[in-house]
Amino acid sequence: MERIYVAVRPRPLSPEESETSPWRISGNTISLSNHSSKFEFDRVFGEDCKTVDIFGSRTKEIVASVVRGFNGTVFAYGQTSSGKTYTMRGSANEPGIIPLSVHELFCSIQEKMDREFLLRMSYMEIYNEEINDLLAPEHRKLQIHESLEIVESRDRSVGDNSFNCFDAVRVSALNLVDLAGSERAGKTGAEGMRLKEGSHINKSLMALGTVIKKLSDGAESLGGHVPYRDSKLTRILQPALGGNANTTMICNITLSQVFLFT
Ligand SMILES: Nc1ncnc2c1ncn2[C@@H]1O[C@H](COP(=O)(O)OP(=O)(O)OP(=O)(O)O)[C@@H](O)[C@H]1O
Repeated sequence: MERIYVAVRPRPLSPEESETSPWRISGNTISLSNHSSKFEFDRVFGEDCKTVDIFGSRTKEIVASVVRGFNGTVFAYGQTSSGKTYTMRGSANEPGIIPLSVHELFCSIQEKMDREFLLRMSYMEIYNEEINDLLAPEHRKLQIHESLEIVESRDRSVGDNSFNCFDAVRVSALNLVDLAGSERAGKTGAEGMRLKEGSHINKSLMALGTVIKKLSDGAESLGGHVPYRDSKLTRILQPALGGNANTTMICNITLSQVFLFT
């Protein structure tokens, strides 16, 4: 499995938007119909695709690898109204990546009768570089503490050095992330709180982009510096981006003429 995988999901267009759209999809490539630009991704879905297809194309594997002890992260990235929440949260009719992943996680765990699992879940937002707990709204401005998890085989605690009966305990994390609309960062001419919000979103997305670029260039394995500390987002996600972790970026896009910026 490739460590970083980028899939594109275009939001369905209205018939009028479809008629004027300058973009064409062919295989895993999106290009302008005048051939001036062409972009290739690991996977480009059609606008009539279902979230379960997107889940099956890579996220399902990531969930399986998390159960085996490897960290994984799935992001939805894209401008406002491009379908990030539709993709990640979904609806009763079409469940999103988050409920599909949780369901898959529990199914995988149920199949592994020979192992014990402890699941912990948190649900948080990063707003203006402050971390707020969405399950306990009174817990605002959470601090990040870096800790070394020390885990031991249960065999050792009973004085038996054999690792045959029980595997060592493994700790892994699955992050499912709905990123803020990326365009708010730039074009809005916003003031006050909106300007502050926009600049923080910009900072986080820039930091995430730099970290992912460095990782995909192999900086970490070559001993180079990966600037995880540049934003709260990258600090929190550090264990699930670097090392042996697997990452999928689902880019939600709108192929409408009005969103063509040159
Ligand atoms: N693939 C899709 N099929 C049908 N409707 C969709 C699809 N993607 C998005 N929509 C609809 O488009 C609208 C905007 O989608 P959504 O709220 O998910 O965007 P968003 O990227 O999360 O926006 P924001 O950044 O503002 O939170 C919603 O009404 C949603 O139901």
